[in-house]
Amino acid sequence: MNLFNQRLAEVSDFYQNGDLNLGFRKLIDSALDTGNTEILKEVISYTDWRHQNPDDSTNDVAKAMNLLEKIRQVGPKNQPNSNRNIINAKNISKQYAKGNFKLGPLDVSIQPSKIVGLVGENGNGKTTLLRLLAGELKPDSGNIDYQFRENFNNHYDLRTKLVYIPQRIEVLRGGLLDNLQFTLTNHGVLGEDNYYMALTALARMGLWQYKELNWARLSSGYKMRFELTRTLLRQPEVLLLDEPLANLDVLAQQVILEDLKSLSESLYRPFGVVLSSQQLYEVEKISDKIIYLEKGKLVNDSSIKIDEASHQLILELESEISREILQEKLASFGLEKIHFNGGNYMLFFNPETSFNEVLKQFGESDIPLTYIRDISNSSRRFFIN
Ligand SMILES: Nc1ncnc2c1ncn2[C@@H]1O[C@H](COP(=O)(O)OP(=O)(O)OP(=O)(O)O)[C@@H](O)[C@H]1O
Repeated sequence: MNLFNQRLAEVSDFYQNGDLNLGFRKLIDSALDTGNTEILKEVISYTDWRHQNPDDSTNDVAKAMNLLEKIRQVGPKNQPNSNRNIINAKNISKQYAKGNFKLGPLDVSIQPSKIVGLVGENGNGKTTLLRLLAGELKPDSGNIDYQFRENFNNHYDLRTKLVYIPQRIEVLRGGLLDNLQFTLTNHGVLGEDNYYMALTALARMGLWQYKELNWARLSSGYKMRFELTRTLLRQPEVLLLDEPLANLDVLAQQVILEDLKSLSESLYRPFGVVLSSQQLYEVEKISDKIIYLEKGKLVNDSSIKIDEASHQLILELESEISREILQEKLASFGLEKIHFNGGNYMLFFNPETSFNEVLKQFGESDIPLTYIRDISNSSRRFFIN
């Protein structure tokens, strides 16, 4: 089964299993992969119906299945080659005129459909790196090569293909739908395509009910969501996001990350993402690669690959039990070191110990646990204090 049909089958499963809202978002992603305005019109009328009939799940599923079949018949618009570096930065470094801070030298590469998480404590160079990749700052040394689908001719082109959303977003006037239509017009999307594209974007990003609302009345979390929506209409090849999760509640963080993952994997217009965040676990879950910066350098020479096995078992846990008892109960399980930061313990074991063995011992010794996590492969292990 090809990827397009595989995704349609997933959407169908979500609907059949009652995950209607997730199914709805993924259905729109598949509709967008067709690049077909007639399909978008159907999406709009289905969205409208859904909002007027929020409790009619039986007909919701039936309508979705009907639309899925039409999407399947139209098929994906094209499947571009995803095996290239859109950005390839080699040996780049940057120092500001004032102060001692120096970023790099370091290498970074970004591919379509891939997410790079940029983590590190405040002031360690995340924003500087994003601004270098965005072409806002010039590196003191090294090279940044861009390889877009089409060649770019000037700085404006570059800024269209490479969108940088800073921590403080631009203030907009007017309503949401009007703003999106304006963005699309600026990018040459006119007539009914413009209208249906703008509406589909609002439906996809969960902003349908606010389409006539004035931007100023959105909450700060929704403003970030809307900024992302507006950005996506510019059909970027790379999105560079500085702390996009900062004003969002936990649930909204998960939704936006899941959206980024799914949208970046578009068959028609895949894009790469670099996002900086303090939300380690959430970001690691969706990232293909993590860059951990400390004092402007990559830690442990590492672009940490998420799937790379670490040699040592490291656990983070919260328990009311004392360090001494933990030590005693786990001594025979290769416990090498305990670190306590006032809230959580971090336990470092030798490479032979498995998580399941330790969990079993916790159970058998009746050790009270409110939280435990295996962080052997997480950059959390570098944030010791
Ligand atoms: N224009 C500037 N001139 C001088 N120093 C700067 C300038 N911009 C940033 N810095 C310094 O460079 C260092 C790295 O800053 P940067 O904003 O890249 O870090 P960050 O990891 O994004 O931090 P945060 O999460 O707090 O934004 C800091 O010490 C900061 O004070």
